[in-house]
Amino acid sequence: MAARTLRIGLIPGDGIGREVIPAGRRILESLPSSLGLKFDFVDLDAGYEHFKAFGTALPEKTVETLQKECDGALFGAVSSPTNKVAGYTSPIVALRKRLSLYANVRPCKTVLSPAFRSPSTSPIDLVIVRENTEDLYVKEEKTYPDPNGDGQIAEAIKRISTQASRRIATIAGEIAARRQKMRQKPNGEAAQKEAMVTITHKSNVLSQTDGLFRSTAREALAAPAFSSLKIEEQIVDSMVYKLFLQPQYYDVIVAPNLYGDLLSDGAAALVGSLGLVPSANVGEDIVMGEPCHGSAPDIEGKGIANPVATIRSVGCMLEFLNQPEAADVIYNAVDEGLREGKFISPDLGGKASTEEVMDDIVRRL
Ligand SMILES: NC(=O)C1=CN([C@@H]2O[C@H](COP(=O)(O)OP(=O)(O)OC[C@H]3O[C@@H](n4cnc5c(N)ncnc54)[C@H](O)[C@@H]3O)[C@@H](O)[C@H]2O)C=CC1
Ligand SMILES: O=C(O)CCCC(=O)C(=O)O
Repeated sequence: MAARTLRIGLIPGDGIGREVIPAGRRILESLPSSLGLKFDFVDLDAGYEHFKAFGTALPEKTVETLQKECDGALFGAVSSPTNKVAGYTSPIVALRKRLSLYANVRPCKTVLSPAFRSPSTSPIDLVIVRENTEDLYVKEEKTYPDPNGDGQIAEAIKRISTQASRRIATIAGEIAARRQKMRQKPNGEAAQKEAMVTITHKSNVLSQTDGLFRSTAREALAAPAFSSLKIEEQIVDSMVYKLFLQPQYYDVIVAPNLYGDLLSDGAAALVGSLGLVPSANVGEDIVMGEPCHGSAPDIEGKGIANPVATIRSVGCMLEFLNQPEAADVIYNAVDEGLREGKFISPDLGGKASTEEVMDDIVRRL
């Protein structure tokens, strides 16, 4: 059988993005040939450093190459400034919109290992499915003088549409149904964990925006295709409470953009480190793997960034490019490495460098 070649755009960005994306590439290059996959790579620019050097954080060439040439992509991280900088806008937020990457799928899973402790001692296995194109991330903000006194007023639009809410709820349902099937025991016994989608929102306060998200998601998940799933909903503040107390309860969580972002960093703490949690930005035309973490300026240049989130993001990218077997090879190699615990990075209490963790996983592929 002729090998299939997938073209992958590599966008390291800033900070530790430049340290972890090479690990992602190396994993793809090291996959067993029996999988029948080959990869070619195209290096692409984006980020705050690029903005400072050339005046643009997301060159058109990057967007066009991804649109016209690539099957998949890996994005590292960018160092967006926290103050307003004229002409700068976050390239990752822009890419998600420009490429219509409508879903950000963030699996969060514990690997129990004697080599490191995660705050939660019983296994967590949940997926946060985050709407990726709207909500407050439309970034329509304005500032104007306060007519009633000193100072200014700043406003931001929170936009929620039926179409995006339906699409994200549908993919959340599909993911939950797929996980249910995978958990089914061969003897037909029901799996222990209930297959479930939890819709999260704040429609007790934001009855129009989050209200639309909630009712649309409810309607989409009432489809016959999802009849074997339990569908429930939870207000986002109490969801944070329950997620921290009883994370094992959750299966698939579907959320508007900002809540999904916040919940996934919280879930990352529960499984041990942001350096462990991957994501796939999923669209119709391209899938972009991306670790959930940022550019981590506090550890940049030290060679100690945990590459696992990026390596698992390679798995997520392949999963949504319909290569589940290749994805499993990666997930299993990572889990085995963590379980054995010989090469554990400092964020998990170990001493291994980015390269040592990567080499250990490559050996296991
Ligand atoms: N998708 C993206 O490109 C994102 C970019 N950012 C940007 O990143 C910059 C820094 O943001 P922070 O709030 O500090 O968040 P961060 O995610 O970069 O770091 C938070 C903490 O987690 C640690 N950490 C993150 N990834 C790690 C890894 N792979 N291995 C070991 N430790 C890791 C960091 O050292 C830090 O202590 C900001 O400029 C922000 O705009 C933040 C989040 C996402
Ligand atoms: O810092 C940036 O440029 C964007 C950070 C993006 C992010 O945190 C998210 O996934 O919502």
